[in-house]
Amino acid sequence: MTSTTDLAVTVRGLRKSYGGRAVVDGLDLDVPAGQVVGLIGANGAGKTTTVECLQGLRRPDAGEMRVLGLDPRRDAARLRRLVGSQLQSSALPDRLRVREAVALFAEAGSRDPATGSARRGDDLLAQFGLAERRRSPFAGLSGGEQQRLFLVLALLNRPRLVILDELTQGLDPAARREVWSAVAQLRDEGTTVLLVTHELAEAEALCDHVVAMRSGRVLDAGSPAELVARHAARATTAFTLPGAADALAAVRALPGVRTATAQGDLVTVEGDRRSIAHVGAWLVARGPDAVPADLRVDVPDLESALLTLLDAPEHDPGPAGATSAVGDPATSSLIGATS
Ligand SMILES: Nc1ncnc2c1ncn2[C@@H]1O[C@H](COP(=O)(O)OP(=O)(O)OP(=O)(O)O)[C@@H](O)[C@H]1O
Repeated sequence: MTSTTDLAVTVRGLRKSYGGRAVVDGLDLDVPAGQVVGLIGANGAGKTTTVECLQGLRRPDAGEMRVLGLDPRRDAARLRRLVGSQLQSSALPDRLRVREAVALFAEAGSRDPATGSARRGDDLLAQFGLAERRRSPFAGLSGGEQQRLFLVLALLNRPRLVILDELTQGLDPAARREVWSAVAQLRDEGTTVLLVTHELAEAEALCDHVVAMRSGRVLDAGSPAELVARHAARATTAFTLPGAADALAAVRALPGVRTATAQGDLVTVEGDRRSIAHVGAWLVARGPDAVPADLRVDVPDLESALLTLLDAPEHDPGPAGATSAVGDPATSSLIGATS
C-alpha cells in the first residue's frame, strides 16, 4: 500500500460549486510519486476545476489538499516553482521566438552559471526535437511543436510534478504520437504527471492509473487494465466457417465463451479475453484448411470501460461519501478513504 510520503498529491473531500451547483462534489484522489495518473470522464465532470484547485488557481469551498506536501491555498507561490503546468496556446505571443520563451520562463537556477546560457532549456529543446526551431516564432510552430514547447517550458525548472490538461487536443495523429512519446519519456525519468484527457487511447498508453469522474465524483479508479477488466471485459471474435451452425455447440463449450451465434457461415463469439485464444486454438486444431482468412477480434478497451461506467445510473453517494461507487477494494489505495 502507498504511504502518504510516496504521494505527490492527496485530496480528500474536495468541493467546489458555481452558483450553487456542485461541480466537484467530495472528491478523493491520490497521485503516487513517480506515476502518471490520468483524470478521465464526461465533459463537465470537474476535471479541470480539480487540477486548477491543485495549482492554487481556484479556491475550493471545502476539502483537504496536499501537493508535494504543501497546501495550494496557502503556498501557491512556492508550488508554482515546484509544479510544471501546461500553458494555454494564448499564453505566448505569436512573435515570441522559441529561445526567447525558454529564456523568459527559465529561473536563474536553471542557467549555467559559467556561460550564462540556459543550458537546461537547450537540453530540453534537443530532447523534445525542437533544437532546430530555436529561432522560430511561436506562431510558426506546428501544433505538435507548440505542445512540445509547452512541455519544455513546464519542465524547465525541474518540477517534481507536471500537470497537463488536454495536452494533445486538436493535434493530428502523428503530432499526438510525438507528444505521447515526450510524456512517456517523463514517466521513464520518474517525473510525476497528472494528466487530464479525453483521449482514452492516450490514457491507456501513458497512465499507470486512471481516475474516472462524473459530476464531480470518482466513479472508479485503477490501472487502465483493471478498469477494462471490471467494466468492459467482453471480447468479440467473428469469422467465416462453412457449416457454421453445426460447429456452434463446440464453440460454446470453449473456455471463456459466453455466446456463439451464426448468420449463414458467419460465426460471432462473445466472451472474456481468454475466449480469443481458445477460439483461435480451436480453429487451428481443425486443420490448415479450416483456418479462416477473415478472423476479426474486437478487444475491449478503456473507452468501452468508461462508456459502461458513464452509462451506469447516477445515485446519491449518501453519507458514505462520493467514492462509494468504487468497485474493487484492491484499487482503493488510489482513491482513498471515504469518510
Ligand atoms: N468559472 C466558472 N463559472 C461557472 N461554471 C463553471 C466555471 N468553470 C467551470 N464551470 C462549470 O463547471 C463544470 C465543470 O467544469 P470543468 O471544466 O472542471 O469540467 P471538465 O471535466 O474539465 O470538463 P471538460 O472535459 O469539458 O473540459 C462545467 O459544467 C463548467 O461549465
